[in-house]
Amino acid sequence: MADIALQGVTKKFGPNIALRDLDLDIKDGEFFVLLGQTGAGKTTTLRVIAGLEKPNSGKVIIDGQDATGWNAAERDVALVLQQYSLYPRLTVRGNLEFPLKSRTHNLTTAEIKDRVDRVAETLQITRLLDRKVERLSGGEMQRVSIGRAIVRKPRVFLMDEPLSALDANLRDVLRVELKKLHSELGATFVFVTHDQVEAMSMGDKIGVLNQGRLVQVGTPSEIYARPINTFVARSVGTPPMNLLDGVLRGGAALLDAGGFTLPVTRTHGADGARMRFGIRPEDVVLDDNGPVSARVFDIENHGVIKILTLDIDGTHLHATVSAQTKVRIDEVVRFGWRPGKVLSFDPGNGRNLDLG
Ligand SMILES: Nc1ncnc2c1ncn2[C@@H]1O[C@H](COP(=O)(O)OP(=O)(O)OP(=O)(O)O)[C@@H](O)[C@H]1O
Repeated sequence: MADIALQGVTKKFGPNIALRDLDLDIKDGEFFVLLGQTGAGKTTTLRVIAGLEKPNSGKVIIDGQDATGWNAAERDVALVLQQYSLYPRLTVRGNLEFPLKSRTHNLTTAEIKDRVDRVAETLQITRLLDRKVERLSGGEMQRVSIGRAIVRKPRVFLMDEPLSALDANLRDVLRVELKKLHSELGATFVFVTHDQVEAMSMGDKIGVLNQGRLVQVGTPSEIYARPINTFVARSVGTPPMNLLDGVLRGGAALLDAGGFTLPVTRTHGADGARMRFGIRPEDVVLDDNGPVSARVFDIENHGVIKILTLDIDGTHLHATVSAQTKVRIDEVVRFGWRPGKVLSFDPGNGRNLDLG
């Protein structure tokens, strides 16, 4: 078990700056998710923590000790990758035993068998123990990879998109199991993903990375309700938050699109200030007496909900409504929004003005 901190870490690959002055604090036992698009620097961050990449500047602190100069083995971390790094010709048992056979562990044959049996039980792969790995399905292989990481009881688990090669159903199952495993082991997990649903559903904390910079760290509900800027606001939530440009006028939002005026409760800014108003699709409310009229451009059925795309003079926004809502394409509807849920952003730098 371990706390991990990165202090001012910069990592360059030639002219490419993968990480820029990154500060990160991960608490002992936390399930920490790094969320970012491709090229954001997620894998590099994991590799720096693992000791597989040396930062150009900055420090890696593990359990309060400066670990920047330690090699990977000294850091005692386990890495689980998207591509299973297993020995295909060995059995599952052979793969699970492998990391325990090094001299550093100094375990007897009976102790090794006991550890492997326990891990297999935890991951429900006991029936697979004598099978060759090359005969397993993708989901089974990923369980074995996770087992291989757990079996040697590392201080930290680093997971690089471990579920992204699996089909959707299996991903859902393993997501729940990984969370359960985390609470059983009580170990520190650092989990990398570009999938915001995975991040929101699994993380105790989420760190949002963009172009090698850590933009915001918070609990899933903080990231969702109090995003620091429009980038973070649109990184979580499906469909993403609507952003509508307008002017703050007499404590209300005067939208550029259609010239409609809607109420807002919390805003920072002088009368007449230009703003980008943010509203989540579930906070757009269809209402025959609502202040805005729009044309229904598209309807997506998602079982219990429908996602509408509404068109106001060429500006599109999404609204999430119940499946019972009766609407037709091209119909003109009226809507309002929940005023307390409207965020206001600086239209220049995207900063959330409600956070002060
Ligand atoms: N070994 C390397 N040599 C050169 N450039 C690299 C190397 N590793 C990473 N980079 C660059 O550093 C940046 C961050 O890469 P990284 O793999 O950390 O991103 P990522 O967020 O994990 O992306 P993905 O989701 O696509 O895996 C990218 O611009 C990438 O091209």
